[in-house]
Amino acid sequence: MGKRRFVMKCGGSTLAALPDVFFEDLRSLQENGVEPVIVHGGGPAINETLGKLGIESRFVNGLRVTDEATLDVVEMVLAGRINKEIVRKLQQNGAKSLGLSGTDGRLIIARPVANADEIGHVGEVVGVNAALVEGVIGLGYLPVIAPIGIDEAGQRYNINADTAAGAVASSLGVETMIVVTDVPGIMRTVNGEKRVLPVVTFADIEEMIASEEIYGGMIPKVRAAMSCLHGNVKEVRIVDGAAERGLSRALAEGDIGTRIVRA
Ligand SMILES: Nc1ncnc2c1ncn2[C@@H]1O[C@H](COP(=O)(O)OP(=O)(O)O)[C@@H](O)[C@H]1O
Ligand SMILES: CC(=O)N[C@@H](CCC(=O)OP(=O)(O)O)C(=O)O
Repeated sequence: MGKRRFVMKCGGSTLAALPDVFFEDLRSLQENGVEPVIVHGGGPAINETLGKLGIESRFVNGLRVTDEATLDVVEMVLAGRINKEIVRKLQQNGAKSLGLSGTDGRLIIARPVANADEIGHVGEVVGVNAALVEGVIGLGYLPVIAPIGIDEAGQRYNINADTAAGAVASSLGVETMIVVTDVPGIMRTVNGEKRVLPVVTFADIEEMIASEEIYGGMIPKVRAAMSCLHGNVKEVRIVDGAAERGLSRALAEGDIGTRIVRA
């Protein structure tokens, strides 16, 4: 699939602050024949609801430790509140959109992560029902996908949203994935000054993870980026949700955010 279709991952870190102009930008792209697909997170909103219920949030290497009670909250917040909020905002700004959880129509097929003994019902993606996503696009709707996975036995899994977005991008065969978050890109301190790197290679990423210059929530993003760049995806770009017309500028290969390339 060419440049006209792209996958966008919207991080929970930035969702609440996304201005109307961000959704208008999506509307105008849709009107101009571009086909965005959104996969969203919602980590901070999950933490908030767990907190209200007196359940502590724990993470191992950026992944939430997910027992059955936590999984109920994750599904409720992601597939309920956050997914519907995004769909509403898109519709308010004139874009046609349809919300889906990864369990709907077996959209995201998952299996337990290797360290499931330690972190519980956390999944990795083994398959994506691309035909379902294409069908929704074909009806003229912008798909908005919550990162919950399901296996053959009907077990649900909590999936990191960056991981889910990378898998959706790979299986749709799009050229571009845009990761929208709360920082202007991958940053590095050079001579005591924090700078956004316009482009990083896989080697840069491994070096920055080893030196802990890339940490926390940035790790699943760069890992998902590298994994889908091994396939058909040609470009992954990390941009700030608050940047003026950030999406259009990223799609026009403008000078914004950080571009991740193989070498
Ligand atoms: N090198 C880096 N450059 C920029 N941000 C980084 C870097 N390393 C780690 N981070 C962290 O990653 C965060 C983004 O990830 P996360 O909080 O999980 O956001 P999201 O909800 O958008 O997925 C940034 O706010 C920042 O704290
Ligand atoms: C397994 C795992 O960690 N899942 C994430 C899913 C949401 C997410 O990834 O949200 P952000 O994109 O806002 O970080 C979680 O439970 O927080």
